[in-house]
Amino acid sequence: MSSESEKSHKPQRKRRRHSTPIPDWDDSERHYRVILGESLTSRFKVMRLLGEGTFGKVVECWDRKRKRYVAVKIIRAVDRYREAAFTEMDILNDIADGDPSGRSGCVTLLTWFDFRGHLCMVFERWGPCLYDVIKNNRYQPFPIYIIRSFARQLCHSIAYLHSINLIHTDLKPENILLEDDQFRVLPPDQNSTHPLHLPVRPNIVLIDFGGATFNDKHHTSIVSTRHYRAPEVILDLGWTFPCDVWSIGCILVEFYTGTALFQTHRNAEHLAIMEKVLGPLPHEMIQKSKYYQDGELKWMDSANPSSLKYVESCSPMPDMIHDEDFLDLILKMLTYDTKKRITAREALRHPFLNCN
Ligand SMILES: Nc1ncnc2c1ncn2[C@@H]1O[C@H](COP(=O)(O)OP(=O)(O)OP(=O)(O)O)[C@@H](O)[C@H]1O
Repeated sequence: MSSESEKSHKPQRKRRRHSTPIPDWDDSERHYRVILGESLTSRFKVMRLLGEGTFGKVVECWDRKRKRYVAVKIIRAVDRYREAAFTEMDILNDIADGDPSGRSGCVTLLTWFDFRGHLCMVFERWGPCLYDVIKNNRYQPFPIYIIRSFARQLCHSIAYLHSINLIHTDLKPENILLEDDQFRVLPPDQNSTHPLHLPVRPNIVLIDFGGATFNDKHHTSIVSTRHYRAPEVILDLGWTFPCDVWSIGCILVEFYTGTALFQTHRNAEHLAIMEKVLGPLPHEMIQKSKYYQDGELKWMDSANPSSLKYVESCSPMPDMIHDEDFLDLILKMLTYDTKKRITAREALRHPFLNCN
C-alpha cells in the first residue's frame, strides 16, 4: 500500500479535529454526501454507490491515473471511525506483507488519501457481495458445487489469516464479494418461480477487516454479527480462532438453504435454536451462564408465543442437510467445544472439500 502522495509506506495517525458547524459536504452523521460524477481529488471520479456501512460509504470510482475502476471507502469524519480505519489499514498491510503472491483471497489496499476531512481507502473494485446475490435470487440456495468452491476458498483465506495470528471476527455473506459480476441464468424449475443467477466463476474475496483482531491483542467481549456469532461469544467465555470457523459453518448452511441459520436477535432464543438444531450445549459451557438454571435454558418463561413457535419449527441439522460429507463438515464446524471444533486448516483436508 502507498499513500496518495507516495511518501510513506505506513499511514500517519494524524487526528482531524472537525470544526462545527458541519460542512455542507457532510450529512448530520458526518457521512460524506456522495455526488455521482464529482471527483475525490483530481484522480478519482465517482461513478456509483457500491455499499454503505457503519464506517462510511463505498463508491466505485474511475482512477484517472491508473485507468481502471476502483472501490473507495470514504470513512465518516468522526475521530473514532478514522482511528479504526487506520487500524484496519495496518491490518491490511500485515495481511499483504505475509502474502506476497496475493493468493490469500483477502482484499488488498491499493492506496489511501484524505479528502475534505474524510480518510479514503482505495481497493480493487470487485463484484457484488454474496448476500446481495442470495437476495436477488429470492433466497434460493446455491448448488452444492458452488458451495464447495466457496467453502474451499473461505477455509483457505481463514487458514491463512489464522497462520498470521489474525482472527477476522465478522465473517458473513455481506463481507464476501464475488471477484466479478458475470452470471449465467437458470430458468425457474418445479421448485421455484424465479430464475437462478449463478456466478460464472465462483471466485470470492474477503473484505472488511475493521473488526479483525490479533490473537495476542485486546479482545472486545462481543464480536461477530448476531446470526454468525459463536456460542462461546454469546456465553462470554472468551473467544479466539474457532469463532471464525463457527461463522463459516453458519454461512455455508445459509448457502445450502437460502436463509440464515440462526434468525434471532436475542441471546436466550439464539441458544434455544442452537440446542434444537445441534443438541444440548456441554455442561462446562453453561454452568456459570445466567441463561441457564440447573442445566436448563431459562427461556420458555420469558419467550413470547411466536418465539416458542419459531424455535419449535427449527429442524435438527441432519434433517436439514442431505449430503453426507457436507453434513459431516458442518457438524465439525458447528461443534460447541472450541477445542474439538475443526480448524480451517483441518477443514481443507475434509472429504467434502476434496472431491469434484
Ligand atoms: N472492494 C470492493 N469492491 C466492491 N464492493 C465493495 C468493496 N468493498 C466494499 N464493497 C461494498 O461495500 C459494502 C460495505 O463495505 P465494508 O463492509 O468494507 O464497509 P463497513 O463500513 O466496514 O461495513 P460494516 O458496517 O458491515 O462493518 C460491502 O458489503 C460491499 O457491498
